[in-house]
Amino acid sequence: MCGRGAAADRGAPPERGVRVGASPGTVTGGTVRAVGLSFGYPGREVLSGVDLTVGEGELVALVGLNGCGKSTLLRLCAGLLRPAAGRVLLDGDDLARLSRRAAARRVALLHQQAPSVPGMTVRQLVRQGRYAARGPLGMLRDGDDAVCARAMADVGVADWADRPVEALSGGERQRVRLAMALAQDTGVLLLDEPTTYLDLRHQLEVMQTVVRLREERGLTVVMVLHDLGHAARFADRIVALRGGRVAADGPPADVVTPALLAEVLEVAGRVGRDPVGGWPVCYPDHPIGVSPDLAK
Ligand SMILES: Nc1ncnc2c1ncn2[C@@H]1O[C@H](COP(=O)(O)OP(=O)(O)OP(=O)(O)O)[C@@H](O)[C@H]1O
Repeated sequence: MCGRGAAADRGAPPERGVRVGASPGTVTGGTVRAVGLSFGYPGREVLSGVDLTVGEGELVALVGLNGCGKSTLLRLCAGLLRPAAGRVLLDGDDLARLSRRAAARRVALLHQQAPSVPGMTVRQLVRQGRYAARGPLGMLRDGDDAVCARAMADVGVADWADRPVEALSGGERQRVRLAMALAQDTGVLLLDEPTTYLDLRHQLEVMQTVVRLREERGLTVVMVLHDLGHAARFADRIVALRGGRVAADGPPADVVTPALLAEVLEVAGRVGRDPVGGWPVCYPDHPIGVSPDLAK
């Protein structure tokens, strides 16, 4: 099921997880391993001894209640936060030993919110994704424009290239931010709620794009999703966080159960199977602790 990438079929062997020295657009996925990861903000412990392994070309969905630490875990895996204990390994290399730029050549993070300067166009914002690949004087290199154009085309925003980002709707901006992350051209993509703000059509388009990129380029993807339906349908594995720890980790068919709904997501509900695709489908009934009558 894990795509190993058409890049491998196009001639030159792709450089795993890192683009340095490789032509833009030839990168393929890498592995991510969190070992005994703990982290807290001042006065608040968030993650405690989290172990997570994501194999090359795997698509993992991260689920859990608001505030359980999903974004924090992605930020740790991108090297934007330093763990209090434990390590993150990218293809076996300790992230703590990599510079921010070196890490950004291997891992791209789609933030829940990305900054945009007033007046900045879509093309200019997407080009920001190339910052880690720039030359010594901060100049874009040959091929960078092509990578940006491909990233915009991948998520269907190429027609907006000259529009100011601030003039876009929330959903349109979300897709532009995804293009910016793709423009980083890394083997590992960390996507924090990539379908937020999107209508159903565009949610499905983004999910299918991610699956396609995984299949075609062998990208490794970890995505935070609140929509358990998307997680169950599209992910190879679902990892559920609860109380700062991994509460469940496995294929959707094993993980998506009434017990997961109750114990991790605090919802009473039932789980069936999609009659066509066979993936698990949730039927949430009511929040745990709230009378079913009040929840109607
Ligand atoms: N910069 C910060 N300073 C202090 N506390 C923070 C900071 N960022 C996050 N937190 C707290 O850390 C906890 C975990 O936050 P995080 O954003 O990782 O949760 P999450 O699982 O991604 O939540 P959501 O589903 O709401 O996006 C929350 O309680 C949050 O309030």
